Amino acid sequence: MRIIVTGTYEEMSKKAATLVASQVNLKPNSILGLATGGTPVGMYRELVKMYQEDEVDFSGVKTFNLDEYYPIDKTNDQSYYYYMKDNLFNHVNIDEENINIPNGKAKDIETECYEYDKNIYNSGGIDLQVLGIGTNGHIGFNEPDVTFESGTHKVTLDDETIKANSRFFDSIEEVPKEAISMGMKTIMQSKKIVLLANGEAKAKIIEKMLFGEISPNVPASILQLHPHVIVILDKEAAKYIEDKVN
Ligand SMILES: N[C@@H]1[C@@H](O)[C@H](O)[C@@H](COP(=O)(O)O)O[C@@H]1O
Repeated sequence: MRIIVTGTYEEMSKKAATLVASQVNLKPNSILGLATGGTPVGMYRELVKMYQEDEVDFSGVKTFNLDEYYPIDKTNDQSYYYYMKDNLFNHVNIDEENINIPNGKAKDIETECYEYDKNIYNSGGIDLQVLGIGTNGHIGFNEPDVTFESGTHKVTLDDETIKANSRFFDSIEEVPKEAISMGMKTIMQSKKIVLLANGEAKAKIIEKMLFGEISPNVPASILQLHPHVIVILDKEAAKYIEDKVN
């Protein structure tokens, strides 16, 4: 695992964007796994800038997002579909047909999840998966007490997650209680993973994830076993580990 500690959120975002752009430049038909949340907003901003400056071309890229609330309509401005359009897809030359996000309105969830994983597999697998991390150690929406063997599935959100994500909604009551998320198995099958975290609120969980026991209670800790993970942090998120990585 490579751990990169940067000085600021902007620096973290630039490093992450450069990594994604390099992946696409080296393999124009890359399969990217994408994340939402507050953390990667700066990375998407940088990628849009790079696209505008002709430094990266998304025309051959295929994307699979980690998760989507359930139930939610894609037109809802809190959906991850809306977020991705707003932060990245509306501003770069990605083909709409190559965008994949779990359907927050799927009637047959089991089929939706099965087809999602099958689609990833049939595309050749995810070349580079971008991840954020919840303060409870979740990745995607795989909450603590996770089953490491799971593929894409419906999850019930933890109270902590609902509370954390309520900052994006008008009230906590509006936060959906469920979601469709890539499973831990789906994520671990990605060829490369880049995990981003910034801010002091993530410092404790970053220490646990990197140096704690590998446990279903800290879903992200399984990444210690993945052969190709890059963790990019800002100074605050690296607060408890700086002496261990320098
Ligand atoms: N499902 C998402 C995750 O993919 C994200 O990484 C995490 C952290 O969010 P943030 O970056 O806003 O702290 O929580 C969300 O609920």
